[in-house]
Parts: sequence; C-alpha cells; structure tokens
Amino acid sequence: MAEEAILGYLQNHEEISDSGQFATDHGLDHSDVVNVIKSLHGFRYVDAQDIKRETDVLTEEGEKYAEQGSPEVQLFLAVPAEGSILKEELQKLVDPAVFKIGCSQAAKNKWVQMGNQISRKVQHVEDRIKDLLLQIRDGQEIDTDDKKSLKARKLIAVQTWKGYSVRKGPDYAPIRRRTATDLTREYLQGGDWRNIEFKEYNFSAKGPPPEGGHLHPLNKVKERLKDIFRLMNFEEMPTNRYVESSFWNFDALFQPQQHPARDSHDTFFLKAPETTKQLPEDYVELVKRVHESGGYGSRGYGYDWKREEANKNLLRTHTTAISSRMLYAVAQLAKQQSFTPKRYFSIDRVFRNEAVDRTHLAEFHQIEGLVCDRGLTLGHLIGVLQDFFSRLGMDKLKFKPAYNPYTEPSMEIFSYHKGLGKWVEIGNSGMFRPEMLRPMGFSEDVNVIAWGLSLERPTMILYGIDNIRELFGHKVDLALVKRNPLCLIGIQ
Ligand SMILES: N[C@@H](Cc1ccccc1)C(=O)O
Repeated sequence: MAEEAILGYLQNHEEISDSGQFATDHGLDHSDVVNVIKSLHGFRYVDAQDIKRETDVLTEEGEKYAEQGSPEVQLFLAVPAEGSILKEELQKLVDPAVFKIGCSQAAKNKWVQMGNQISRKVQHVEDRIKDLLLQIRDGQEIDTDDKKSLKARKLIAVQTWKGYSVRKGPDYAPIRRRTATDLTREYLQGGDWRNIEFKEYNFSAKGPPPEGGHLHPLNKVKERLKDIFRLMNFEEMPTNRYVESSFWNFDALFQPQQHPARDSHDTFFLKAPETTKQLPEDYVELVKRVHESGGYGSRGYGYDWKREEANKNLLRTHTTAISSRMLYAVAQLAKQQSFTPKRYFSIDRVFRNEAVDRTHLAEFHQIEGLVCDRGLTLGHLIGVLQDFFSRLGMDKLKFKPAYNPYTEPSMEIFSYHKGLGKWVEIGNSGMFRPEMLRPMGFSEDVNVIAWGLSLERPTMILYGIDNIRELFGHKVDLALVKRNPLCLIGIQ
C-alpha cells in the first residue's frame, strides 16, 4: 500500500516534502510509510532526507485534564453555588489526586475563598486549561505564555517527530521489481532462473545471535570446588606446567626408579626436550641418598639411583608433582626464615599412557589438597576429608588402607552414593612420608596430610554421565554444555 503510494506519487511529482503529511493525506500509518521509505532508499529507488520537528504533546496528567477538566475547575464545581462547605467535606467530593492543586489554582484565580470553610467568589468560570490542552492535542498553535505555563505544570512536553522528505533515487521505477532470494527447484526446472533478478548479498546484515557462553560441566564443577577450597582457607598452587621432570613427578616423591608407573606404558615421556635443564643440586643429592640408603629412620630402597632417569621429561602423571615443588619451596623458606603452615590446593590436567575406555582417558583432571603443619595426625586427615567431601554433598565416608610410595599411612576414600545405592571410590589420600619431607628440609615435627581425586569422577556422578568420552575429548557433543546449565554441588 504505502510502497505503491510513494512510488506512484513520485512518478508525477518532484518530491514528497513531508512523510508525515503524506501519510495523513493518503490515510496511511506514518510508521509504515517510514519503513517503506527506508527499504526503498536501501535499494536506491528513492533519496530521502531526514526531517525533525518538535511538537508539543500532552503528558499523562495533561491527557487526564483534557478529558476530565482541570483540577481547579473540578474543585470549583464541587463548591456549592450558595453558602460554604467545610474543607474536610469538600475533600471527600473531589478526586484526591487533584484536591491540592485544585485548591491552590482556584485560590490563585480568585475563584474561591479558602479557609476552614470554602465558598465561591464568582459564579461562573471557564476551563481555559482544558481548552488549551485540547488545542494542543489537535496540533493547533497556542500563545507562548500559555505554553510556558502548561510546560511548567508538566501538562505538556516536547516530542521530537522524525520523518523524511523523499525524491526519486538513481534506480527509481514506478513499480518495484521483485528480486528472488533463493534459487529454488522450481526456478531451475522451469528455466525461470535465466530471467530472474536475484537479491544481492547483504554482507552487513546481522546473523542470528550465537548461543555461546556456557561453561563446560567440568569447568562448573571446578569452579565450585575452588570455592569450597577457598572457603576452607586453601591457597591455589600454580599448575601451569604440563611438562615436568621425572625428578619432581617421581623421585622427589620417593617413588623408586623401577616403579611400574615410571614405565613408558604408563607415562608419556617427552622426545623434545628429552631432559630437564635444571634441578636443585643439593636437594637432588639428598633425594638420591634417601632412595639408595635411606635415612631419617628409613632403610631406603637399596638400589643404584640414576640421575639420567630423574632428568627425563614427561607429561605430569599427577598434580602431586606440583605439590612436591611447592613443599620444597616451603621447606627452603622455613630454613631461611621460619616455618609457616600452609594449605594448598590445585585442580588441573594430568596425563597417563592408558588404554582409553568408558571410564579412562589418557588425560584427565586431578583435584589435590594438602595441609602442611606441625604435629598433624591421621585424625586430622580424616577430619579434613570429612569437611571437604561433606561440602560436596558426600557426607558418608569410609576409608580403606592403601599403598602409595609417598604416603604412609595411605587411605582410599569411599563415599556412599545415594543414587547408585552403593559405596564408590572417590579418592586417595595419605600422610607424606618422612623420606619425602625430610630431604626437602622440613624438621621432624612437620607433617603433611594430602588427598587427591579426579575431577571427572564427581562431575560424572553429579551430571549422570556414564561414559567419560561424552564428557571430555574430541567426541564431546557441544550441545552438552547447553543442556547442563547448573552445577548441583551442595544442592543435593
Ligand atoms: N597422587 C595421587 C593422589 C594422592 C595425592 C596426595 C596424597 C595421596 C594420594 C594419585 O595420583 O592418585
């Protein structure tokens, strides 16, 4: 409608000088006219110039008075023609919203005598305010002083009106050519494609909004775990190194060089760079000695410790490699200054040369926590574990003796899983051995309690995922992150 009207009009006229006027003259809606002008302008059928006009419009309050009369008139009419009325009585007769303004304006106009008793001073009044408002609503011009006073009473406000003046554009035609947007089967079959004009690509058109910004379930659980550790006053260890030397990953942890975990079937060794550049030599010497002949009440392993083995670079097999570096630093600082107890945690990636199946991947994430202080016991470890896991919603725990080269005693941690109705293994823990701590430089009375678990395990339990490959790795369905918007830790 609007399109034909505009293009048709321009066929015989130089210009549409005002789209607003044009819309009124042709009985069209101005916003429709504006949209058509914009579209025709885009296709160069017309040239358009902006027009801005300031007009006065009634405010909500102004509209009300235009309908019901001004407050002063409403008030005046409520005052009896003869005699007087008590103020309280009058108040009941008038709309509470207009009583106050009505009183003051009517008094100012000298229409009524105010006081406890209110009476008329004149018998007839005219509602100029209402008349002025109606004129404004009609688009008529009014006296500037009147306008000012209506503005001051906030009964009218200025509104900017936007429209266009329009002339023929470079590609003007009286009827718009329809352009095709798709090459359809029908066009191809019927041969129409030869004659059809196709719409040009609009490279600046907006695409559909991307549906991004979701955290992967592993990241959600990781964030919640970080919160839990921080609430328990644990500091995060810097885990930004996947490549580690065998020394920090194994030797410093009193893991003998023949240990099966150090076999290339279980560990990814690096080809380049194959060996580590630097190790703290004094400490290396002490580690060698404790492996070979023990000390600190231990007999050691009694084998020939080889530096070359310790130098080999690998992808860290556990984040305990980071814990050993951090503890070494704590012990060194204690030697120079004084010992400060520490609570550390980390959550990051580790690598194992394992056959991949529905519960194992060659890379996964470990959560690790440790407390380093004087006089810690197994009781402290159990207490910290109870505290930590209950914050994860696992409050029923059981412990089973286990073996780690670097902890004694060691305990596997089991939790009762309500959903599965059975006990499931959730982690490993222990007290670091003196053979690990003493060479670092800790005094005899300092103990370290520690525990570790995979991040994947609680995440799979929380999200009901039973194949780890659905959670992590190249087979992950991207929609997974959208389907799992909430992390349920602590809610269950
Ligand atoms: N490093 C152990 C976890 C652990 C950490 C700290 C103490 C005891 C055990 C693992 O990889 O399973």
